[in-house]
Amino acid sequence: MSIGWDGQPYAKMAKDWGPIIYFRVPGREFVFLNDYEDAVNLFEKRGSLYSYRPHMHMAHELVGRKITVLFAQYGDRLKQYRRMINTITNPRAAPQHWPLQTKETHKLLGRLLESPDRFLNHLRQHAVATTMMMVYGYNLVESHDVHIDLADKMAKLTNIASQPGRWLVDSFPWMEYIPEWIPGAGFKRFAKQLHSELEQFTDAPMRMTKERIVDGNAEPCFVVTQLEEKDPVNPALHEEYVKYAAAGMYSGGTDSGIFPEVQKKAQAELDDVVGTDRLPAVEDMPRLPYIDALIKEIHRFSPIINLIPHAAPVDDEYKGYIIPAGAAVIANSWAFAHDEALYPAPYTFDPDRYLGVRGKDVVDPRQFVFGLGRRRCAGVAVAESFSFLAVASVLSVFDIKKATDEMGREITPEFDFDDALISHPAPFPCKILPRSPVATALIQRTLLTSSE
Ligand code: HEM
Repeated sequence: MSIGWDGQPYAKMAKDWGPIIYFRVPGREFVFLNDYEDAVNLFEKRGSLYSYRPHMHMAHELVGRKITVLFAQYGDRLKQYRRMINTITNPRAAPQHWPLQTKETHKLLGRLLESPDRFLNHLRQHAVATTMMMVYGYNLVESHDVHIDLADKMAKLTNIASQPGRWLVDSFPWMEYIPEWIPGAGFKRFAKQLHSELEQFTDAPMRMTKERIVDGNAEPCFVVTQLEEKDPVNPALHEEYVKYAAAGMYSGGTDSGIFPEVQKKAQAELDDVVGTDRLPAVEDMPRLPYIDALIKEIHRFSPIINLIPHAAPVDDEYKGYIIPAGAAVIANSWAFAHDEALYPAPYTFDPDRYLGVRGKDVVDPRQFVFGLGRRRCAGVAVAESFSFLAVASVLSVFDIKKATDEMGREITPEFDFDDALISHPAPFPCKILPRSPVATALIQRTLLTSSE
């Protein structure tokens, strides 16, 4: 049995069976939490317990992922990774990335103007370019840069290695010791291949930055600052820690609608607050409550990361149940995001639900779409300014419209996201048109000034 990454089926089951669902496959146990309050009670209130990852023999041991940030068990190594990452992502340090994020957003607008049909590629390139610069000081200029593929490949391989129920060796770890030539041991050769490809992914950008440091032409970035650290906590392992902390951000940061009424309201607010002779800046954020509500609703409507498992090292009693030690305990953010009790009419895209009197007690979906407790996303502050700039800037100068078919009829896209650890929208047609000649001129002028 293979367990999918999409939270929706478990949310449906919870309607019949109750909010806490337990599954067992030989050697592995899963507990799905479909109620936000249960997730807060376990992951936050009992955070010291639920900050581990369930042991996945294939991913952790055979593919060697146990020393990566995402898969590491809670302990000194993980704390050191998170401390390092925090030096550039904590809310006080995050503004240092605003100029980079702004510049990259302007480049995105230029690309959308030039080739609007390739918008999914442009969005992907935008995320990878911004993260590569922040972490490795690497300037990604081409749309076919090898690092874009590398990030995609990394995400795919990680999905394969960690998919629950896919690998018998996860249920029967002794299978690790069966010789490779025995029929049925193909998983061992496959694991070796995944191991070496994933290591390559982790090594390549780090090596590049180190070479630049030697050549004296490295750009300021996370890796350079960390390698210059005079007094590291653990000198023997310092470089290895930097390498994996950097790769953690690389994979975290690179993976991250068409509602005409919503667009109009957002554009009216932007025109009113920012005007039409400049592009939005991060400093405008507090004065743009509708854009903030729109971003919350985007996160809620289709959370991109649904089911990252936590685990506790000992049995735990909760609401009369025993949650077994080592079981994969999963906070189903899709279920919270579509819970009628938290968000009435959950299938309606409605940013106004967060505003005014109606929005007074509504849970901000960002409280759970970035995870809960001590393993909560390490890049929240960086992700927030990044998303704000992208949404506000694109809407200030472009209209996004439904594509039309050969008969001129509008095509309504299906909301189709792939079933992966981190979901991406499936390709869908749409038209991205400059809002006016003034908007086109504004993009071109901004690009000229920023390249001077
Ligand atoms: C919209 C953008 C993003 C979303 C929705 C998101 C969401 C998440 C989620 C749900 C987790 C798992 C939390 C858990 O285990 O409970 C996570 C982990 C993580 N994220 Fe993000 N993330 C985003 C952007 C970023 C960025 C920009 C960075 C880096 C600069 C980043 C770095 C990380 C790292 C390092 C982890 C692993 C933390 C750990 O296992 O201790 N993320 N993220």
